[in-house]
Amino acid sequence: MNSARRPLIAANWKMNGLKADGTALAGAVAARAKAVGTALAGDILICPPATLIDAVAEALADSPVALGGQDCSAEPSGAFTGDIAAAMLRDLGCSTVIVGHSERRAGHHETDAAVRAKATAALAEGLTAIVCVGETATERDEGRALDVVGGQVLGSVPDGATAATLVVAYEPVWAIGTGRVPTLDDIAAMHRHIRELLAGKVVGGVDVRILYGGSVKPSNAREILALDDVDGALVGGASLKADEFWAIVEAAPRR
Ligand SMILES: O=C(CO)COP(=O)(O)O
Repeated sequence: MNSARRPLIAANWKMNGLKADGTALAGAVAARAKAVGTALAGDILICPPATLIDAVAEALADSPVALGGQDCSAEPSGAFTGDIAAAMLRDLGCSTVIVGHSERRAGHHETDAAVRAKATAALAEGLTAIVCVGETATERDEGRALDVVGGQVLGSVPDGATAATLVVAYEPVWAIGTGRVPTLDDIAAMHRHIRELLAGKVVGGVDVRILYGGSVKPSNAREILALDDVDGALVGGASLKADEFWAIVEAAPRR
């Protein structure tokens, strides 16, 4: 296993949390990470809602836990009411931003081209982009999952990305928040497919970290994270409880 692919366990809090509970949750994760220190098997990232980034940054100070946004604009600045520029995230201490989450692709009509533009804007500001891809239940039932996700990867990943600046998250839409997960064989096959595509698309693509997301919890994390081409997890619901999130962090193998 290549050491460039150090496991990454990322929390996507989505639209959850007010100042008091958000800072308490971040503080609890930071305290555990500090206690383990350099013995941590992987990297840890928290992506709170934009309103909490500043407060969470304070709670994570002096800890090894990194901070990220959940979305950014493709534009650098200007008349885009309600949007947040990549530079603004960086200004608050973010190292990373999630782009193209299926909830934004579906709810905000984000196309592959729009996602690629956002990822490009993130890279231009020195942020790492976590580009999300994933098929719907219908697409999987019709036997099109590999093709659909492959198309999203090729359409959403900027050409200028590298293994240092890009992470891809495979999140089957039907597994998000449902308690359903693909079989280990299906996860392995999809991650292998994504890695092959990345190898042909970006510099050092074979070393890009590919996360699995969708109903990851303490009870299934260890077997998913043990798969060869799975380099970490993007965790929604279970990331809102410090104990559960930490159990997933501890399930990451040392590579
Ligand atoms: O969408 C997800 C992370 O981005 C996954 O959400 P759940 O872990 O709640 O299924």
